[in-house]
Amino acid sequence: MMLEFKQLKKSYGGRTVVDINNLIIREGETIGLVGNNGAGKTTMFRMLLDLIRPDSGEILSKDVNVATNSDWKNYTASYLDEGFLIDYLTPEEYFIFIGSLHNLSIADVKEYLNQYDEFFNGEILNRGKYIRDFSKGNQNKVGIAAALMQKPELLVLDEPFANLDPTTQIRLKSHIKALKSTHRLTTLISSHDLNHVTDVCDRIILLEKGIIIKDFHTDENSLKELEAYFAE
Ligand SMILES: Nc1ncnc2c1ncn2[C@@H]1O[C@H](COP(=O)(O)OP(=O)(O)OP(=O)(O)O)[C@@H](O)[C@H]1O
Repeated sequence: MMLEFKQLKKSYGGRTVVDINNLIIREGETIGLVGNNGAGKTTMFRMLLDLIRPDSGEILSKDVNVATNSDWKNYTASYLDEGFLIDYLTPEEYFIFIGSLHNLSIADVKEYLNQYDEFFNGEILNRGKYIRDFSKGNQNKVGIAAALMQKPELLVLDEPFANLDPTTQIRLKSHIKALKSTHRLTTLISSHDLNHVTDVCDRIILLEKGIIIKDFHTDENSLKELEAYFAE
């Protein structure tokens, strides 16, 4: 299996924000993590990426604890927020820098970026602007394209649709679907957009106050069921 969350607990100020008894994610699954503000989605992702440590329990990535061994970094790509970018670089400089971490030459990076022409919609490359001066949506695009440069086996995206225009949301969904079928990419996406998440994900995990309330495979009724749940 790709991931296993075991007796994972995290509290802040005496309040439990993540409490996951046992969760298994298999290779090739596209998981949508949904839940109202403060449900614990980002905290869960931050523990998965070893940005924060759980109070107890562990997360195994390919059977190895992410907090004690960093092998997972070789096959895991993520974009949680602008903190993953380098503000004072242009997107080109940033892509070349990230490419160099994965042994890609400048030519390799340029070749890689060709496939993002449509996704970037002419707004990212050759603008002579620093990343800090881009809109949040365009910063998202830079972060997502950079994350995918390493041809990951596992992709973690925190609210990727939030600041994207509808055209780009649709392109991102097709891209994730394509990577799932060509590379068996495993993806975890948190989102407040029930429409997108039921469209792109084959499994939905619903968190409430850090606890998994529902965990199901998507079908034609999933969107209605989720909408009904959140309407209560
Ligand atoms: N560093 C921190 N210190 C104190 N409380 C924190 C910290 N990080 C998160 N929390 C709290 O933990 C809870 C879960 O937050 P988290 O960001 O994981 O939720 P989320 O599901 O991602 O929410 P959103 O949909 O609003 O992004 C919230 O109540 C939040 O205030």
